[in-house]
Amino acid sequence: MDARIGISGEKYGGRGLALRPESVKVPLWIVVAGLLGRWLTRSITSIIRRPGIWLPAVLLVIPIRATGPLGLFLPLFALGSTLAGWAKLAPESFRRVVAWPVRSTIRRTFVYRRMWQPAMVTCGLDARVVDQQYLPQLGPVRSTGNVDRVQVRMLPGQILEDYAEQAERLAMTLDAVECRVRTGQKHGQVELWFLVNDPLREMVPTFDADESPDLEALPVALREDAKTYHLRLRGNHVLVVGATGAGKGSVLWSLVWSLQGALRAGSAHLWVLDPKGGMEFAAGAPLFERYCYGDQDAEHPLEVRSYELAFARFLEAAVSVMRDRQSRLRGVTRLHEPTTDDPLIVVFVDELASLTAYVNDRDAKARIKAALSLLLSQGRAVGVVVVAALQDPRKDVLPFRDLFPTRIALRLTEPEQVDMTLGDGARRRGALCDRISEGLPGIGYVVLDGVAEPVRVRFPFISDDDIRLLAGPPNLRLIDGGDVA
Ligand SMILES: Nc1ncnc2c1ncn2[C@@H]1O[C@H](COP(=O)(O)OP(=O)(O)OP(=O)(O)O)[C@@H](O)[C@H]1O
Repeated sequence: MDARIGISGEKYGGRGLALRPESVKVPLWIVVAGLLGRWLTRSITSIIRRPGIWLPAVLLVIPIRATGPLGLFLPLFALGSTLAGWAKLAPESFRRVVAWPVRSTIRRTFVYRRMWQPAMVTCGLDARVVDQQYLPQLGPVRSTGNVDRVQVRMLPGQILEDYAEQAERLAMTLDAVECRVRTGQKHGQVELWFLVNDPLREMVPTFDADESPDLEALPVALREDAKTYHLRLRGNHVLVVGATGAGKGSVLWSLVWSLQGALRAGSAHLWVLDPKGGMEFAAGAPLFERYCYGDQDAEHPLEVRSYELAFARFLEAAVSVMRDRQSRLRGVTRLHEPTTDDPLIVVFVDELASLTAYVNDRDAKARIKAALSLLLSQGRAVGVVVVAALQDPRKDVLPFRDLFPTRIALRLTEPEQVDMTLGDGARRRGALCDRISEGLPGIGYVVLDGVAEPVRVRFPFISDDDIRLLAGPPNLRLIDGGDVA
């Protein structure tokens, strides 16, 4: 018999494909044994992966065989009650073991398998060799409530960018809100994330703040696949970019929120530079070790130079802590370990452009630039980290962009600003910051460690009441009659 061995992809109709020009002669019994072996392996893998589907099916078949269809009622009832009880008492494990695998199978069969050929053809992802049509091979589907993660084996000659360019069409054809294209688990594969329901449309509640938080994994936002996004603060600098009203404040405050245990314990100190006259951070002032908002010189109230110099002095003070630690830690450790005696210093800067582009005084500008460059290039290792927010990511406004290892891009006004913030190719890989609706502040894209494609997240909104609660009781003043004001 003349059988051709497939290497990748799927001929329309579901059989293996042959894209190799040469044929290999294989005896019939080897082909039959191979097919049987493949069927057996797939069945066993499926049983192991989806016990939630197979176990109940087996439990139902046994009584039918023993007593006929009437014997079904009792086990069905028992099964239904067990599943209902499980869902109520341990919803998390029920979702993982039963609901999501069932949903994955249903979605794979009735959505992706059914629509695969039209989707591939209309998006131009199929191939024609002579008069045969070949499709990328649809692999396993892993579905959660909001996202279907679809493994796809690409056709020879295809690359991830081919799929990324078609992401919008794929989402439209397969009836999803959005589609993101990610590197697959194996060579030659891509993973398509179809967002079916957007969990980020709802406001995100604040996360439980740990009394001794992990400074390398602070829970700060919800990812669109319903997982928590953890931000590394120790040994890092963070840049947050977003148009006005995009929710930069909520990113900065979410960070303060998850850091509160360390702030109370004294293992982290916040130094806050609020160049917009204290508009963003004043409510949290009791939490800060140092706070500078550019207050005016009492004798010369219109003199901008005085507060620009105050910004320079503030940053120089952080540089001096950094220098001091460098002398102490040289040859001892390569990464500072925060303690209450030697805390992590987190320098918050609310509008970075106020320090780089919009400063008038030449002397102040040069000093600010020198101090920022030093902090960003040498501060991480000795526990002086910078978290800065910015509205406009143009290169002339931010010469320091590449010194921030973590960058978060919220809503931006122009597509070009996405790559300026997150790095070249970020928008092509799915960070559509310019498409984020104005009605959804706090949504943005982050690049995770080791993952090439940006992930969409939403930060919780920390209200003024939350901030007051966080900062502790206000300074109460006794007035006549023993009341407080
Ligand atoms: N995470 C969020 N969830 C829901 N609503 C939010 C969120 N963040 C901000 N908002 C809403 O959007 C408004 C603007 O947010 P915010 O002041 O943080 O934006 P911003 O980017 O700092 O703007 P600006 O640069 O003008 O200061 C807030 O007053 C709040 O009503």
